[in-house]
Amino acid sequence: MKVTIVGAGAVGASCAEYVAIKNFASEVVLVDIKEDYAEGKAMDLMQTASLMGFDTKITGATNDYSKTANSDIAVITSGIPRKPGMTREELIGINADIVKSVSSSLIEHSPNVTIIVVSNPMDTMTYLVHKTTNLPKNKIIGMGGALDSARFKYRLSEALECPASDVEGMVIGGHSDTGMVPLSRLATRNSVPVSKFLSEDRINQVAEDTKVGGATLTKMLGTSAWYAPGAAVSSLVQAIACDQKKMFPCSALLEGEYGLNDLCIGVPVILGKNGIEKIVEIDLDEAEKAKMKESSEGVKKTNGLLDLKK
Ligand SMILES: NC(=O)C1=CN([C@@H]2O[C@H](COP(=O)(O)OP(=O)(O)OC[C@H]3O[C@@H](n4cnc5c(N)ncnc54)[C@H](O)[C@@H]3O)[C@@H](O)[C@H]2O)C=CC1
Ligand SMILES: O=C([O-])CC(=O)C(=O)O
Repeated sequence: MKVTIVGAGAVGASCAEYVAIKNFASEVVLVDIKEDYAEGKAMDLMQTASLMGFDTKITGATNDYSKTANSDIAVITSGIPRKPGMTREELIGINADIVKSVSSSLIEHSPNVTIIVVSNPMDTMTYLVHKTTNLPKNKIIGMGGALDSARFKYRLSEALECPASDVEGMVIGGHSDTGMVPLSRLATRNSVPVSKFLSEDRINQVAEDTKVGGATLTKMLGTSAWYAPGAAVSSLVQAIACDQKKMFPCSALLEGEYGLNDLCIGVPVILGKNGIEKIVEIDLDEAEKAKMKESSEGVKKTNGLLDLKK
């Protein structure tokens, strides 16, 4: 199993580290545009192999896609992150050109690759890859909801004063400060609805903290987060590489599901060796449907800024 990660910055390197530590891939190739940067990150990570006990071979390449040939899975993290006070949408001008050229180079050398898009604004970047490549729709996946759901579970565990492993919950919708739809109604502690333990106000506070999870960390760190993003991507890579058939909220191209069309937005999907093997349609209540509709309008507005010539 060969995994390429484009962008050896904070998220790309964190993802490479978690993929290696989980020890399911034979090979990880890191690619960056900065001379020797990916090679350096790869060497540093390889020097942890005997300490962490993994056998994955990690190599680096400076913009040389021949080294990525025949990758099974490729992760795109190349591009700029936001600074405090910015929205993810403001990154579109620079990141769209990068994502377009990177996806085309990847496919040139790995025509059967499955691509996971991370660069922001992620739903729009995922849509861009659908519109500008000929990959089948199941092989283009946007990562946002897996991270947002992990943050939701963290916030719920704080409120419930319990370990995050006791909590189940999911965030769908756009991966943006206003577009996320945390499904509080369906969140549980060991199958018991969280409303049994928390007031409506506290649950709403958890949802609001979740939505601005990325912005909160960007303010604290001066750039956006990388540990949880890297871990979230590694879980998607593992689900595909190991054909796990696990369910994650991912940004998927919708063609009528959830009453939405012609956009990529976070919905529950089953991930296995074929990438997105199924989009799962859950019954939303009227308030959730309205939030999903509003979120889709925000994503479509950002998509409208793209130049979609192939
Ligand atoms: N979807 C999500 O949930 C998340 C998305 N992100 C996004 O991921 C992206 C990366 O974030 P970080 O790793 O923190 O940024 P970073 O600045 O640490 O790393 C980005 C890397 O991309 C490289 N790069 C730029 N253009 C390139 C090209 N044409 N080819 C190859 N490499 C290129 C840069 O040299 C840099 O090393 C940002 O757009 C950020 O907003 C970050 C966290 C979560
Ligand atoms: O907040 C950002 O810009 C990066 C990101 O998408 C996240 O951490 O959720």
